[in-house]
Amino acid sequence: MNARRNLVVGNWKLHGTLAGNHGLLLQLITNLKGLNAIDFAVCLPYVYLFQAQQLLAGSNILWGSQNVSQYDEGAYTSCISAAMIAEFGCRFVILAHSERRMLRLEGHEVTAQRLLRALEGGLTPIYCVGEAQAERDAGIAEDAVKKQVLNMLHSLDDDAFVRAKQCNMVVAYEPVWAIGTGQHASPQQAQSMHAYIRQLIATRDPAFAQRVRIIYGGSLSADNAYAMLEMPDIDGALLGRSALVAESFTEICRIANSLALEAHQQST
Ligand SMILES: O=C[C@H](O)COP(=O)(O)O
Repeated sequence: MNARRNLVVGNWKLHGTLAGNHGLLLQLITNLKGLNAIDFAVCLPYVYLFQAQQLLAGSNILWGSQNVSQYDEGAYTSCISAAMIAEFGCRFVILAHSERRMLRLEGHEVTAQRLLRALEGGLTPIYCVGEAQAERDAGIAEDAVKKQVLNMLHSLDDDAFVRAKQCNMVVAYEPVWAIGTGQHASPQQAQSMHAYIRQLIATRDPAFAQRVRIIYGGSLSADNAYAMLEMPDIDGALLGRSALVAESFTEICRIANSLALEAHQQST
């Protein structure tokens, strides 16, 4: 653990019903009350953002969307703009998730435009990077991640970079082979990649690199959360399946919160 304020985010992906969300969110509000050493958020399908706003406003749980359009307005059927998302009180937006990249729905250029729109709209991007299994097997995991991080950094001009720093943009390391497979990266593998991503960000801004939150996603569960989150460069988690069960999400948040309290005590 480290001095950065850790962040646990649930990415609900294509899950939810009005009734089910209601129960889950109320349970999370109760369970997470009083855990104040870290930040928590849920990123829901667009159609549930209003419900999240109604239920979560006033709680210590933030919320966000799972994507945003590269367009502000116009004849773009089905697109949702940053301004629309912001109207529902969202803090976060997940960008560049591998499930979007793999389905070939978004390449680098589109993602770069979405990143700019999110920042202009006052949202905090959670920008995902991560290598595929074949890239890890070929020993080029770092190269693959480097390309994605540098693409992200290059897509930010100076004004956008200032916005990214002001809103505390988040980076998520999600090895593609670990997502939804039950096979998480080892704490050492993840730590090493997080430290590497931090180094890459330092090439643009060493001070921001020290404070940017780099969170881990990929089969993180209550069973492996302690080992992952105690690593010095892992600043929280992006959860898929574990975010859909109140007990799992709560347990991971409790682990992160107590690690943060321990780190705070050690530093004082
Ligand atoms: O955005 C979340 C990740 O894709 C992780 O999903 P998972 O926890 O189900 O492996």
